[in-house]
Amino acid sequence: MTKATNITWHATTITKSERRIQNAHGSCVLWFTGLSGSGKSTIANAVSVELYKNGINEYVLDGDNIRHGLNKDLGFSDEDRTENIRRIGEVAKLFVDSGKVVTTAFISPFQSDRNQVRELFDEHEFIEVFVDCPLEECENRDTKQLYAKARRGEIKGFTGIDSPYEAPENPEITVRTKDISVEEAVDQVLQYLREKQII
Ligand SMILES: Nc1ncnc2c1ncn2[C@@H]1O[C@H](COP(=O)(O)OS(=O)(=O)O)[C@@H](OP(=O)(O)O)[C@H]1O
Ligand SMILES: Nc1ncnc2c1ncn2[C@@H]1O[C@H](COP(=O)(O)OP(=O)(O)O)[C@@H](O)[C@H]1O
Repeated sequence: MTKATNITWHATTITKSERRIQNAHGSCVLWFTGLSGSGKSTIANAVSVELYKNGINEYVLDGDNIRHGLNKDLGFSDEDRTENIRRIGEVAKLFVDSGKVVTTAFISPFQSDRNQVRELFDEHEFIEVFVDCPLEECENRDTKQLYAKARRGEIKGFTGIDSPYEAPENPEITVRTKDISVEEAVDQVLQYLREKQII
């Protein structure tokens, strides 16, 4: 729903295609989704480092960071998570328009929200990366001690405990972080980008 009236879309003079030609590579969003502790941030950042080292224009949008600024008015109710993902999707679209390969690291637990984001993009621009890791393993890692808090009832509505996570139905990439190393996961993602001739 657009609240404002009397607004007109202005196409920019320099286009996305021109930015891609100048960069000599494509632009897309690698949308990492998975449970807390599955490895989204670790892999998204490691992918970005490799891209950066290879002269690719990249940027990381990370859940915790965005919630400190742009989305600090949002909590973890289903509605707030949906709005969180909607806004990030719009931000990611701007980055893709600017010619970058953007990695995002949000739990994004609902398939319908991820589908809505996909709809914002042209074909092949939205790459859903399922960071697949069993809850038990995420809970063992518990890097931020949030699962322990959730189990003690100190956090309500924690994803995987008392709030749902809907695994992607048809992701472009699945990385199984219980079985492979960070380096192997990064290689898997970069291989996909090369195959699709984005980089
Ligand atoms: N209730 C609840 N459920 C899940 N996660 C919680 C919660 N409260 C705080 N956190 C911390 O917030 C991070 C998830 O934020 P996201 O913006 O990625 O979540 S969502 O996509 O809107 O569901 C998540 O970060 P990651 O561990 O990096 O996934 C947690 O550190
Ligand atoms: N194969 C792997 N891929 C990614 N992270 C892994 C892997 N094996 C172990 N880990 C560890 O799991 C934790 C994942 O944390 P993080 O990347 O913050 O997850 P998320 O962003 O999904 O919450 C890190 O401490 C990381 O070192």
